[in-house]
Amino acid sequence: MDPKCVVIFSGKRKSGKDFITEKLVEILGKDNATIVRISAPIKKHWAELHGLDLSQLLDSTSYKEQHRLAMIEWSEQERSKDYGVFCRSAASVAKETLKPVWIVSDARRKTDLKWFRENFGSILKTVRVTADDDIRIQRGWNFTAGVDDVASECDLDDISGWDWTVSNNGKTEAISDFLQELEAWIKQSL
Ligand SMILES: Nc1ncnc2c1ncn2[C@@H]1O[C@H](COP(=O)(O)OP(=O)(O)OP(=O)(O)O)[C@@H](O)[C@H]1O
Repeated sequence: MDPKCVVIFSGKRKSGKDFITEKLVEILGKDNATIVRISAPIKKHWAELHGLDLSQLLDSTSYKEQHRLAMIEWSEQERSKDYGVFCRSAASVAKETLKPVWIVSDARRKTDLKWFRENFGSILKTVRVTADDDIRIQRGWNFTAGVDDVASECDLDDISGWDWTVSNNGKTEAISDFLQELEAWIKQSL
């Protein structure tokens, strides 16, 4: 089933994308909304290729960090052949869920935005999550060369015109205003 609305999130590591998108699903209800992860097909393929535990690659453990660099390099090669390869794959899994609201939690590339705009542009909103570096450090981030200074982390830094930009430094009030606005937009599109 095609979605009725799609909200695509981006933000640096430990800015709080998972935290906010999971909150949003809680608010909307699991029957209505699904989280779409563009990185899921990358991790699935990587796990199969190397005999790794997929569930550990999907969550926020240090295991994921151990494999992040190699996955970035491999996915880069695949994306250069077909920029929509992972978006298309993630969207086809989302279609199977039959949920009307898709919350894409991990846009990292201009081509991710391009693919979702081309396919769902009339029902799409975009969100950039930001957090100060000291807050990200408190949440477990440490600068890693080859990860934090490459396109997968920086490609969307110079994009403006997000429908919402959310400062997620732990001030729950700022997030709750944003969540209410987004919830209102989602409900009117259902
Ligand atoms: N507003 C918040 N209040 C409390 N805790 C938060 C908030 N935002 C994020 N966190 C916590 O900070 C940590 C990192 O957040 P999260 O995993 O959502 O970041 P992320 O942007 O998805 O990171 P990554 O790109 O590395 O997956 C988590 O433990 C999360 O629970």
